[in-house]
Amino acid sequence: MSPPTGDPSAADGGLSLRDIGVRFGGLVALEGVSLQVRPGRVVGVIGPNGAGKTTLFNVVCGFVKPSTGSMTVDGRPFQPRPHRLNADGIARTLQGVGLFDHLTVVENVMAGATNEARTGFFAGLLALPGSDREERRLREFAMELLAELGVAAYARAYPQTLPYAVRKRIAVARALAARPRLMLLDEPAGGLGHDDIQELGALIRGLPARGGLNCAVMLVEHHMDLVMSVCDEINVLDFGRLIAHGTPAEVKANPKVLEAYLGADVEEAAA
Ligand SMILES: Nc1ncnc2c1ncn2[C@@H]1O[C@H](COP(=O)(O)OP(=O)(O)OP(=O)(O)O)[C@@H](O)[C@H]1O
Repeated sequence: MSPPTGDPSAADGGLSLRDIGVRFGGLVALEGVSLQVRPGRVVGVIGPNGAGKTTLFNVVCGFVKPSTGSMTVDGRPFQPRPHRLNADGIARTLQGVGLFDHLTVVENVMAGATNEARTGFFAGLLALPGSDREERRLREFAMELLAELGVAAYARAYPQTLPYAVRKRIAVARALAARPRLMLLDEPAGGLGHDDIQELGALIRGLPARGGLNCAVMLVEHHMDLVMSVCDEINVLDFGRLIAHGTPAEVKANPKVLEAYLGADVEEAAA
């Protein structure tokens, strides 16, 4: 990432959120949330049900506009627009899978490439002259990503025909096609079994180092074992507020975190 300018909270670059607040009518979904996702780090966001994790993710993606606060990327003011995230060097995977069913696996990954590369791809779809070489290059790049994620064998298949865990990997490949400097993962372990979650963990751990991009990774996730094993640091939300931040060991030992989770368990048990 490029050197920071001006904003001291963004001294190490990456994504910086300051004092983010979101209201839905009278309901305070987030209040005063500040956190950083630095290059080369995997940063978790956890919290009991309704804590505000998805809302925070949606703020960073531009799906929800915060009522207070500001964001920077590499120290520069950042106002996310969902359709421009890739161009801003940001890629995301959403809850579920979200692949295009009418495109093959490799075409799905090609569609995740940046605007520049995609121009060639869509020109290719329209059979415009001079686009063949660029489309070949993009296809090779997509195949490399599929191979890296161990799913190259499915390149010509259509997503609906494939197991859920495979589709999840394809969704990650598509996100990586944008060559992101910031990767946002929303509950990537959802719907996966134990072995697939272990493999996903290794994959997430490797994201910052791959391709020399020094990518920053923000992971919103329910699955505690995964979060604890892959994150360099963790932010804990409860009722829309940040109640703890630290290494996995620090967060695990924090009484406020235990109380937030135990309180939730007790309420669930009572219900
Ligand atoms: N579009 C919306 N309109 C009104 N209230 C909303 C909306 N989206 C979220 N909320 C409320 O905001 C609060 C935070 O919700 P959010 O989905 O961000 O929590 P979460 O931590 O992701 O929860 P979960 O773990 O259950 O997915 C909840 O009380 C939720 O009911």
